[in-house]
Amino acid sequence: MSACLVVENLDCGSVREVNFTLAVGECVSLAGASGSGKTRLLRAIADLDVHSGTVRLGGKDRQCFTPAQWRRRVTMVPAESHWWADTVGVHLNGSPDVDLEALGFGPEVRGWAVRRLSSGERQRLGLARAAALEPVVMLLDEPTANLDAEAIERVEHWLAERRQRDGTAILWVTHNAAQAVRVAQRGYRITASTLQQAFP
Ligand SMILES: Nc1ncnc2c1ncn2[C@@H]1O[C@H](COP(=O)(O)OP(=O)(O)OP(=O)(O)O)[C@@H](O)[C@H]1O
Repeated sequence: MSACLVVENLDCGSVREVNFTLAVGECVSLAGASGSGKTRLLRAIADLDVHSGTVRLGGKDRQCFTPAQWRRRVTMVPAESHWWADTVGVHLNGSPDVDLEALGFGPEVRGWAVRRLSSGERQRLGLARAAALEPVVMLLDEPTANLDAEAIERVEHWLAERRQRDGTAILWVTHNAAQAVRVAQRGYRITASTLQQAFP
């Protein structure tokens, strides 16, 4: 598999010397104790927080992109997403390609008011909104934390399809070791402020 995202010698917060690559269509999991720096690492890769080191996409340094171009390609889905417009459909970029049904929604969801969304609906629609940007890399911060078992299965399947069909690469933060092994080909853990490979 060809390298898609390359992270070299990245320092952010207390986490030091982060080095890893993500291949096209690959899913890598990220674990670590609460407060170990997982969210900050995702934010650094998405260029949302101050950091040092190098991040490249498809062989091009991040400096070759404007911040907006970068975040469109390397898209972070935070644990709690923010919504700027009142209606769900406005956030979906007019994209007919986002398979909302596979996430458990009917077409009427596009007309729903954002304020009525439950936390689990918000979380699934946050993924749909990110996917509508057609990113090269998705940085997912505990994307199934608010979901029941059936919805978790739907989301895992939906994301696996994006990897296989579109070659989207995924960095997936999860506290659930069984989920990490289920969804990812490789797993990392932040231990003592360093990134260590957990599996295979
Ligand atoms: N902007 C900031 N400035 C200084 N410290 C911060 C900042 N944002 C987060 N931190 C601290 O950095 C540490 C790592 O935070 P982070 O949110 O990355 O943890 P996490 O591993 O994602 O935790 P959790 O599993 O609880 O979500 C925490 O101690 C947090 O308080």
